[in-house]
Amino acid sequence: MLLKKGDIVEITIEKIVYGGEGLGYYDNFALFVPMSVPGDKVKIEIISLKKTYGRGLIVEIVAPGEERIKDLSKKSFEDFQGCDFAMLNYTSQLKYKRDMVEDVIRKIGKNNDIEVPMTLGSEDELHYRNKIIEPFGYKDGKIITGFFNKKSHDIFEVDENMLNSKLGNKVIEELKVLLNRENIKVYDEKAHKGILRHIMVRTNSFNEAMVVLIINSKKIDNKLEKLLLELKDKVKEVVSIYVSYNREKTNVALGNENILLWGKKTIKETIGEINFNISPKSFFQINVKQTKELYNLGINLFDEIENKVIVDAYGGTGTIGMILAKKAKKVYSIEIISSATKDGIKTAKENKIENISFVNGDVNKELKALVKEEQIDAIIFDPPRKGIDEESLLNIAKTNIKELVYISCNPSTFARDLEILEKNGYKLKCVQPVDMFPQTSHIEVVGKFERI
Ligand SMILES: C[S@@+](CC[C@H](N)C(=O)[O-])C[C@H]1O[C@@H](n2cnc3c(N)ncnc32)[C@H](O)[C@@H]1O
Repeated sequence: MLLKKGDIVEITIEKIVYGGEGLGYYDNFALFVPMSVPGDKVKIEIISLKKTYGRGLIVEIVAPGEERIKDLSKKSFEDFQGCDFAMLNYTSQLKYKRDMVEDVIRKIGKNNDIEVPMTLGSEDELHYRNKIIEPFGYKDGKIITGFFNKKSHDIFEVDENMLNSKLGNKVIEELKVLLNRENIKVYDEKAHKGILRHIMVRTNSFNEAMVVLIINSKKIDNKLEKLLLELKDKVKEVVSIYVSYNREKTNVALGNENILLWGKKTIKETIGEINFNISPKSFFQINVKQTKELYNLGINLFDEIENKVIVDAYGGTGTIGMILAKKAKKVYSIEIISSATKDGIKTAKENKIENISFVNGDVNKELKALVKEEQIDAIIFDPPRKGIDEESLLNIAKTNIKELVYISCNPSTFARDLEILEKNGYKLKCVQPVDMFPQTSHIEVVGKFERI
């Protein structure tokens, strides 16, 4: 058997592997197939080949696996609007997410005993995103926004994005009408010319929207500014309008300079009776209803909170820290992005929370200093995808801190850090996968470590 790129072969999918792709074999040769589910009999087109495995895209579903959703007309990543788990029914999404967490805990974390319970499902399976960033492009001469097509890097548009909040979708629709009317030029990556780069919309539970137009310029001209102001008259829910200047050759969407053109500087969100301020650059969890569940889970893992001094490491706008501060003796929230720290300080003041201190800086440096200076009882970590620096973990291991709660959006770095902690005096006591991102293969996991 010698497969070539472009060949079409029929295989049966055996399982879903970490990362969310299906795996099947053709003459004992492993083939990974995005958007496939176990039991699927599919015809696939080979798109890449390595020595020991290849990858193929579905061209025909010959017979669907039991866990596939009913609509068989959808086959590709693009058909599913870039949602790489949307071909699975929701119960099965939760099951495979649990299995993936267990897999990395065993293989990377080298922990064979901890029981991994079923993933905690999200109340909203669709339209849960409160933040949207979409690139601009052209289709048939018309300005569109959407996603990058996996194969061509062209942008494709969807009618109603299934993950975005309904208000977010509405704002983008209206904005496109205005931009097309004025015929504003879309940014061309290759030539580094044109104006419109990305649109970002943040929405909240009060049905308000913050609009951030990201442009390839150092200045906004009158025509574009007037157009953005017209948007707020068209969509009454818009309460804040920013322009973000990004002249860099980069795929980071937001620029460094974010200028408020109209309305409120921040939009608010309420969690645990605390009103949080969110500005364009601040990290804020995107599925708010499920965030409340996630935070409750994490916070309830502490033996007790009263009288404890707790560090909220990778604190963002201080969400977890402030909820903890309602009960704890004292909380320190460490965060690297200064606007997020500023949002946190503002929120604490407005909510009259006085027993929280914000530290703007790198966890790797600030945590080391803090544990030397203060008697810290417990830490809650919520790092970005790359996890926690090994040096930080080793520094913690030198202290007598008894409890660590670790919230992670990347189970494989969680598992890597788990091994380091377990080799250095901590034991994983429990773990819970949480679905923050239905229809995608992303998984959040919360674990509690205790010193042994
Ligand atoms: C997953 S978010 C969690 C934020 C917050 N706990 C929440 O739930 O909203 C990770 C945060 O860590 C921050 N961050 C990333 N690297 C950091 C570092 N080395 N030191 C401090 N903060 C960092 C990011 O800016 C981001 O706000």
